[in-house]
Amino acid sequence: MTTKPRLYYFNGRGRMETIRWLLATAGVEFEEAEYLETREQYEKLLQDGALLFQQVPMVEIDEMKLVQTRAILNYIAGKHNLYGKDIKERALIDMYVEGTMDLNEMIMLYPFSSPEEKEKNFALMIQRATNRYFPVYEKVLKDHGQDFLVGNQLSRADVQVLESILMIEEYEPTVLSEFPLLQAFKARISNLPTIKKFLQPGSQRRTEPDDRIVETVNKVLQL
Ligand SMILES: N[C@@H](CCC(=O)N[C@@H](CS)C(=O)NCC(=O)O)C(=O)O
Repeated sequence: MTTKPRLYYFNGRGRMETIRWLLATAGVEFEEAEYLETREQYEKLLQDGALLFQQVPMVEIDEMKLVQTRAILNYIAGKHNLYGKDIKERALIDMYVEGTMDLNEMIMLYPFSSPEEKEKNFALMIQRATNRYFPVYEKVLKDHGQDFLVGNQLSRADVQVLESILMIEEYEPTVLSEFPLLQAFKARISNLPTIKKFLQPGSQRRTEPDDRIVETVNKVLQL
């Protein structure tokens, strides 16, 4: 009997959200084993030896306790045919998703900025999205004229670029105005059945970060 993947993280996006995206895209049902709200919960996981590097995200899947976000994503993408058909496609996918991971790191850390740094970090995040990352994905789509970023079939690259676009748009709704192919890409990928479902209200997609989640993370991790 296969059991559902069980996720251990905060009740927020952070490093777990892309994992949720890939599972949802693959149509895999998963459960949030627990949301970390207290230091005690985190220490219990540490004492149980569940966190190899004393960090979350952690995902119980296929009788393994996986940590390290990239390792978890690689496993899910490989298992569910979201990782290209050969090593060359995989190399392209890796390059494109590493771009999204760099951008997501800025998006994830932005709510944790000090009041003095907030404005600067906001401007840098939008600037990097529009000047560094989105032009690359726009050009890829333009150059090969296909619907998906790699190999003319859905891969984690499409999913992760869509995730980044949607997160940046929450901060700056006009961010795609100079990127017509990415606008069409966003509409197309958002409309794939499993993704469409994940984007519905009430799904397992987590909401925009707020002061509450920042406070919880700081408390649990004693930052
Ligand atoms: N390289 C790790 C980094 C994980 C990480 O920094 N997790 C944070 C929460 S988002 C954490 O558990 N921090 C506690 C610590 O590092 O002691 C990954 O990608 O999973």
